[in-house]
Amino acid sequence: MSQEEQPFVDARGVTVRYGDLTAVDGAGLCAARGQVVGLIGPNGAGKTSLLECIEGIRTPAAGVIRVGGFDPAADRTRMTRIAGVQLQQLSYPPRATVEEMCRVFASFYPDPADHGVLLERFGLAGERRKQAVKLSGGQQQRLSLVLALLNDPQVVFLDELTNGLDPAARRLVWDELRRRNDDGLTVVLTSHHMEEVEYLCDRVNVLVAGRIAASGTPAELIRDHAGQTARLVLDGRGGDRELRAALTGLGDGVEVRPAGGRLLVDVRPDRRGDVDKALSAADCTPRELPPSLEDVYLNLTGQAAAPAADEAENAHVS
Ligand SMILES: Nc1ncnc2c1ncn2[C@@H]1O[C@H](COP(=O)(O)OP(=O)(O)OP(=O)(O)O)[C@@H](O)[C@H]1O
Repeated sequence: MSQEEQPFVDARGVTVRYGDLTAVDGAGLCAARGQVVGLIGPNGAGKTSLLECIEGIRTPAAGVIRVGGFDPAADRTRMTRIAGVQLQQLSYPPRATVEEMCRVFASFYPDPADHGVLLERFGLAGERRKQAVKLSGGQQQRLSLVLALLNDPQVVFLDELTNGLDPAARRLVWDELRRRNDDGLTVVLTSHHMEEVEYLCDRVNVLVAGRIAASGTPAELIRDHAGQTARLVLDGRGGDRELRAALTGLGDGVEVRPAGGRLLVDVRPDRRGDVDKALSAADCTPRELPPSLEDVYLNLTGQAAAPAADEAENAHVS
């Protein structure tokens, strides 16, 4: 394999143990230079543990990890130069202002980025004199991203990137990351927001109980793992008892849930004909939700789907 084809981030066979607990069990992930790669999985699946090994801040019990061609744990100086790390929880020192935090972090690097520009980009220009601890949760989260990008990194590791951000701030962060990614930034991120992962990631790895259950592009994962169940939304029929009873009466393979003013119906492929007949008899035209990464996640993790209608729809980014 030529140098060009080597993944920029390459982690294989990583195992992490905490006492008797094997949190990561021979897992890994690869990211080519300039790719956005996601790591998803249930709470406790081992995402942060794996990420910390790739960042070089945790030593795995087994595995081979290379970032930019070198071992991130062995060469901390080089790693600090090329990588930005946004921690899941970063506690700011009391009384330090946003400006001071940026200056302190910038002093770690020989050639830091202009923090004024970064604060502007992440909507924090007006907060420079505020104490970091007094920022809102979402603002603190954005500050942690600014700090992660201060060394103008080649690769950035983002753990639960947009937790606590309002929709506008989330869009801002997505757009900024995508812009930097177009300029060649490699991104490895964990997230519990499937629409975020589907929107941002070129490749996705699904970690279940410390092992990679599947990986691929979002489209490949949806094709191979979203399952065959059709998800129908019956707008304005939430209170239609007759229709609900007719659908529920179809039994096996048809799941009906009221959600606000709507009915949500999950239909196994072999029951579709019966459902269509019932809907047609009730003069009801369903809206079919396209299969999504959320379906992949639910299938691979074995977790039951019970989202409210709004969540179910929000899971599908147009
Ligand atoms: N420092 C630690 N000491 C002991 N056990 C730990 C430690 N860190 C994590 N664990 C355990 O290892 C497992 C994996 O944790 P990890 O934080 O890597 O999962 P995660 O997928 O990032 O979870 P979440 O989505 O909740 O952030 C969990 O069972 C957790 O309790």
